[in-house]
Amino acid sequence: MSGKLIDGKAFSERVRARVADAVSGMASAGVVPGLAVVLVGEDPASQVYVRSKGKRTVEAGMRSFEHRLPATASQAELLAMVEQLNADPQVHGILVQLPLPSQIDSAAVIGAIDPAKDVDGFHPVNAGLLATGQDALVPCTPLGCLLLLRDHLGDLSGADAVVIGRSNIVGKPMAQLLLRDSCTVTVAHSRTRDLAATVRRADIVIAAVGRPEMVTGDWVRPGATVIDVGINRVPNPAKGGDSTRLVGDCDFDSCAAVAGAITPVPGGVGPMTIACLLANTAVAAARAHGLDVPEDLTA
Ligand SMILES: NC(=O)C1=CN([C@@H]2O[C@H](COP(=O)(O)OP(=O)(O)OC[C@H]3O[C@@H](n4cnc5c(N)ncnc54)[C@H](OP(=O)(O)O)[C@@H]3O)[C@@H](O)[C@H]2O)C=CC1
Ligand SMILES: Nc1nc(=O)c2c([nH]1)NC[C@@H]1CN(c3ccc(C(=O)N[C@@H](CCC(=O)O)C(=O)O)cc3)C=[N+]21
Repeated sequence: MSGKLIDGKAFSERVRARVADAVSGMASAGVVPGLAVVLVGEDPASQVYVRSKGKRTVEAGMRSFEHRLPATASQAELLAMVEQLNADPQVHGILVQLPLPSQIDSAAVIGAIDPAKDVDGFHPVNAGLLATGQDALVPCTPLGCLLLLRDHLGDLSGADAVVIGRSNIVGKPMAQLLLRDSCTVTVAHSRTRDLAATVRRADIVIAAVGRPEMVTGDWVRPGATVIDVGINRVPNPAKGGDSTRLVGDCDFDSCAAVAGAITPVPGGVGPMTIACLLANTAVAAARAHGLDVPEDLTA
């Protein structure tokens, strides 16, 4: 591999250490940040993910609350739970795990979360604040990508950035953050006419597509920085049976051969997402109690 590996796991440990520091500083004011995670249904991948969030939350000195509803839960039941968490003074951050079962309107649920507790940064108020350059709770995955980019490249201003994907949770907020850091931003999606040629212009490529190993090395401009957001579980015939492995949206080997630097999957953006979730929870708790918000926890 010619490209340098961007170690998201190592960087996320540093972010979590900063969060733990901030949390211990808040203890003297009698504040213990609390994060509530709501899981509807029994998707095994989501369960693993929710458990690891809970563990990291406690490690950082915060309170973790887990709430489970059956896959058959109604929208009214979930909204009632959100209302209860909005009103709970021990809860500073609320995360409702997505995707939700089809009988539930996710926009209605996200819109019911108190924006001050919306540590996912998905509420329209937080999206609007980000888009207008104001203080906001910023979505964790794009924030994690931004921190990795700044750590690797320093000042991003003037860089040509191509974001592949335009979801509300990754692509769009990622584009906003890159724009705020003065990149020239292109947002590509399934209707983009010549995706390979578009990506080839980029100094920075963010792949958030959900298609295993779609971006190949021949799409990447030599020396570009590649951030692979994709988390795709695919069969692993090498191991046989029903075994699976995780791959990103980039074909790692061919991209790494051309890129200046690249994030691996696993061990890249995923761990940063969790670290940023903890950072957002500490920030939300500090704001809720009128404490100084540690500067090293916001972007
Ligand atoms: N590491 C982490 O912490 C996280 C990882 N993820 C992962 O990131 C990936 C993206 O997630 P998310 O944004 O939620 O996904 P969505 O499915 O919501 O969005 C995917 C986007 O990719 C675009 N797209 C799909 N196919 C193509 C194609 N062939 N060519 C170009 N664009 C295409 C879609 O375009 P269109 O809008 O036109 O349909 C859409 O904008 C997934 O692998 C997910 O698992 C997600 C969240 C956190
Ligand atoms: N409301 C909400 N907010 C989210 O932020 C959210 C969500 N719903 N739904 C699902 C996606 C996905 N997501 C991941 C976060 C971390 C890893 C992660 O830590 N991955 C490890 C590997 C984990 C493994 O081995 O399975 C890694 O990449 O190294 C993965 C995926 C957050 N999401």
